[in-house]
Amino acid sequence: MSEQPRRPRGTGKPYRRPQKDPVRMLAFEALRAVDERDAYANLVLPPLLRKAREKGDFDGRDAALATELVYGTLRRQGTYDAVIAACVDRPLREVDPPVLDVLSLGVHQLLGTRIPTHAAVSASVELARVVLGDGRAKFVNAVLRKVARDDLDGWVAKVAPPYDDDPEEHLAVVHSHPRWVVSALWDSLGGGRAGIEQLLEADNERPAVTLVARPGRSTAEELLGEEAAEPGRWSPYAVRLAEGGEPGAIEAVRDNRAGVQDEGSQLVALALANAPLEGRDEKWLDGCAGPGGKAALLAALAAERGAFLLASEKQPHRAGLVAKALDGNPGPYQVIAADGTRPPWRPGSFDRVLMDVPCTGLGALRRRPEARWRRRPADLDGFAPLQRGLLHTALDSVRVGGVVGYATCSPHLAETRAVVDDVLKQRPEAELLDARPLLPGVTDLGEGPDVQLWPHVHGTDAMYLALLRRTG
Ligand SMILES: C[S@@+](CC[C@H](N)C(=O)[O-])C[C@H]1O[C@@H](n2cnc3c(N)ncnc32)[C@H](O)[C@@H]1O
Repeated sequence: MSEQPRRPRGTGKPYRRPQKDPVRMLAFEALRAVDERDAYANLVLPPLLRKAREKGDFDGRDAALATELVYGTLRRQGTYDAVIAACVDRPLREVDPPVLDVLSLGVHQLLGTRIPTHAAVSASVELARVVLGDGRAKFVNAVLRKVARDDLDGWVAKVAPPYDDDPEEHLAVVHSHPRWVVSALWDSLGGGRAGIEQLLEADNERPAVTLVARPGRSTAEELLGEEAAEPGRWSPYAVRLAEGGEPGAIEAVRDNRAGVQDEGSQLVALALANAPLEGRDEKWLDGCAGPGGKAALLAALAAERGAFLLASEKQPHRAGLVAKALDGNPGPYQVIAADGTRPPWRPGSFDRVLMDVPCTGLGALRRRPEARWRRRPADLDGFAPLQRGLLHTALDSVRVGGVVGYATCSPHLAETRAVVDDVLKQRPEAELLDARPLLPGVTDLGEGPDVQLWPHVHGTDAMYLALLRRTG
C-alpha cells in the first residue's frame, strides 16, 4: 500500500508530498532571519551553510547558489517588490512576510538568474508547499506564473516611471535602492545620469574579497603566491582574491599577518600615515577602532617607524575584536574600551589621529545587501552630534602640528563635508590638508581637498577622508 495520504475525493490528482530542496529551504531560512530578527545576511549565512555541509546536504555549488539566491533577492528587493505588487491584487503590506519571501526568492530566480522558468516556478511552489502549506502555494504559483510572462527589462519598463517624468523614482526602481538613498548618493556624486547609474549598479555587484598584507608582517607578493589572486589597484599592500577565494584558507590570514580589508579602508589608513609631519611622530591614536581593520594596518605602519598606537573603541566586545586584529603586531600598541566623546587620555598627546566615525554605511551597500532597506533618513540625525563630537575630540587629542583623519564609510554629505565644515567653523586652530597627493597613483579624486572614493570609479567602498592639521 502507498504511504502517501489520499487526496480528498473528487479533487483530481493523488496527493504528492512536497519535495524538500535544501538550497531553497536554506535561502528561505536566511531571508526569514533577516526579515524577522533584523539579522545580517553576511552573519546568518555562513553558519547555515556550514551546518548544511556538515549534514552532507550541500556541496560547494549548492553553497554558491544559496548565497547568490539570498544576496540577489535582498539586493534587488526594491525592483522585485514593484514587480510583485503589479501581480497581486492587494497592497504588499497585506501579504504575509513569509509568503513575500518565497515570492521574492522566486522572482529572483525568474528575473535575476539563468534558472529556466519552469524550474524556477516549480522549485518555488515546492518550497511554498513545505514552508507555507498547499493553499498558499497555489497563490505563489499564480503570482509567479504572471511574473514569468516577461523578463526583467520588460517588467522594469512596466513598473518604473519613465526617467524623464521622475528620474529619482525611475533609478530607485530600476536599480533597487530606496529613493532617498538615490537622492543622497546623487547629491554627493554630482553629474548626470550615467555616473549615478554606474554607482547604483556597482552597489548591486558582489565585490571581490580584498586582502591586506600587513606591512612588516607579510607582503603582497606572499599573498599573490596564493591561487587565483591578483594585485590590488591602488594600495601596495592589497591583493584581490578571485571569486570563491577563501581568506580562511590562507596561512598569512590565519596568522593575523594579513587580513580582509577593502582597498578604500587601506587607502584611508595609508593617507593618514603618509601625511607630512614636522617634529615628533611617536604616538598615534585610532579613536573608533572596532572591529580593528584600520587599526591593524596603522599599528603595522607605526611599528615600522617605532611609533606607538592607542586603539580605542567604545563597545567592549568590539574592543575585543580590535585586540584580536592587533595580536602579534611587532610594535608597541594598546587597546582600550573608551567613549571617544569623553576620552581618558590627555589633550594634545598624539601626533596622528584617526576618527573613522560611526555612520549610515551608505558607502558599503555592496557588502551588506539588506542595509539599504534598514536605514532611514532619521538615522542621520542620530549620528550627526556624535560625528561632530568625535571630530572635536580628535582635534583636542592631536598636538599642534599633528594630523587628524576624519573618515566615514558613507558618502552622504551630511556625514562628510557638513561635519567637517561645521567643526572647522568652531575650530579656527585647524585647517584642511589636501588629502589627494597622499593617495599616490589614485585617479579621479575630484577637486579636493578632501577625498571621496567610489565603487564604480575606484572599485572600493565609498570611503570619505578629510585630513586636518592642528595649527594652534
Ligand atoms: C566605522 S566603525 C570603525 C571601523 C574601524 N575603524 C575599522 O576599520 O575596522 C565605528 C566604530 O566606532 C565605535 N563607536 C561608536 N561610538 C563611539 C564613541 N562614542 N567612541 C568611540 N567609539 C565609538 C563603533 O562601536 C564602531 O566600532
